[in-house]
Amino acid sequence: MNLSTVSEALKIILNTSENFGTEEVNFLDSVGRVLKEDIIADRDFPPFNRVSMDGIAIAFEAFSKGQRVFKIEGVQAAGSKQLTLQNSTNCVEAMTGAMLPMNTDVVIQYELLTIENKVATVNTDEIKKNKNVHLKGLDRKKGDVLIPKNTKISSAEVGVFATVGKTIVTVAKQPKVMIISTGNELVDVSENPAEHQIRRSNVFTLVSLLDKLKIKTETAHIPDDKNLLLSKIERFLNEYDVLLFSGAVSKGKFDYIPDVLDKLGVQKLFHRVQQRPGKPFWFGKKGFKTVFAFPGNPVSTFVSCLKYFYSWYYKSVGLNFENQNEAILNEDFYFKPNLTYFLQVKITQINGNIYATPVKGRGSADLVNLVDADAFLELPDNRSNFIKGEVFPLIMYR
Ligand SMILES: Nc1nc2c(c(=O)[nH]1)N[C@H]1C(S)=C(S)[C@@H](COP(=O)(O)OP(=O)(O)OC[C@H]3O[C@@H](n4cnc5c(N)ncnc54)[C@H](O)[C@@H]3O)O[C@H]1N2
Ligand code: MOO
Ligand SMILES: [Mg+2]
Repeated sequence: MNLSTVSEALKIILNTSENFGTEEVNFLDSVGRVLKEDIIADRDFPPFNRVSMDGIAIAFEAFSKGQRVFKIEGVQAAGSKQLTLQNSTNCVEAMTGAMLPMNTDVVIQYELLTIENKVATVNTDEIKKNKNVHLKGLDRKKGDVLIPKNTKISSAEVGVFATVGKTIVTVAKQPKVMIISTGNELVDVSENPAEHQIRRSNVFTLVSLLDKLKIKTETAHIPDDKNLLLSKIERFLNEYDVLLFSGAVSKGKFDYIPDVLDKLGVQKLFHRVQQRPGKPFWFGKKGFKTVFAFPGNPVSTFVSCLKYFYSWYYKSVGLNFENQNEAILNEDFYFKPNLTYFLQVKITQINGNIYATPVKGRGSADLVNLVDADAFLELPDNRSNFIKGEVFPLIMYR
């Protein structure tokens, strides 16, 4: 049998990534999307010498000559225009966030002062020039790139968009994705299954996995009927960039998907991967259209989407995903077949290390077991004994 290894399969998939272009979105709708423009500082950060403690602003020279008593000339509030210290032996009260008054170069906080009758007495000798002043341009200079393009946007980036007045940002456009389940045993979630039926669950797992990437999806269900499959999938191939299938790719009498896709002119790039779960995985292309046909067992669909679709998507939108997570195996583990094994694990973090403890399940149909685990540890093929303390790639889903 012609099996691709996990790394061969991944390489083929990454080679077929697509560019879906860019679009503009409101900055508040941008979290989770991939930025496609550099965000530039429109002014220095901070934009003026910013007072960073509430107190008095003085000329350091007066202090250095031994002066400790300062007459208060006025109050510099945050949001007020810059005041000027008129007499270099006086002071101006100055608040956090205010402009440092002209002719002053240090702020002494209220905790170190006694103030009486508009006169401040400094109760310390430990003052240095520029203390409590956040100097103009110290953080970033006007024109600096604050956020480079191809960054995944989080709340941290939203704050920076706001501070530079970027209310509309350019992000990577998302692919149009259709998620399709097949199988006569499957009924809708709202239905009561008969004894021989189950509710379709994989499509919704996939919907939510893509939702985490901020990809909106549509779903469809097609019974095990070749003609129906042919006509519906033909339409989906025309309308969508990506089709994600779950089921009907193995050896069964009703596993029609590979044959139907072939008849519709989708070129098979591989079928079957040297892995568990997910061995019957089928992948192909028709022009710019990309087809992932995941095996129907729920854990197979789940891990294959994380490992392969996510990687393909990251590459397509220009995200760097090479800084992959790793974890330390927390128990000896034995797995005989010569297959990459995606081991379900529970994660604990101790002193900055990530430990992965195997969670025993009943194989790839045991979807409830996914709830007990947090991640998959990717154990390589070609060996069977995995020793406590060894480090392996980790695919997190929490
Ligand atoms: N003779 C062989 N039989 C099987 C092999 C094999 O190599 N030789 N591989 C096994 C492996 S591994 C897997 S994984 C499954 C893959 O099956 P298919 O991709 O053909 O999927 P189905 O037959 O349609 O379904 C399998 C299983 O999954 C359930 N399923 C399917 N879709 C959904 C859904 N949307 N929600 C919930 N559950 C779903 C389905 O009811 C079946 O129980 O094949 C093995 N057999
Ligand atoms: O991929 Mo199958 O899920 O190994 O059981
Ligand atoms: Mg089957």
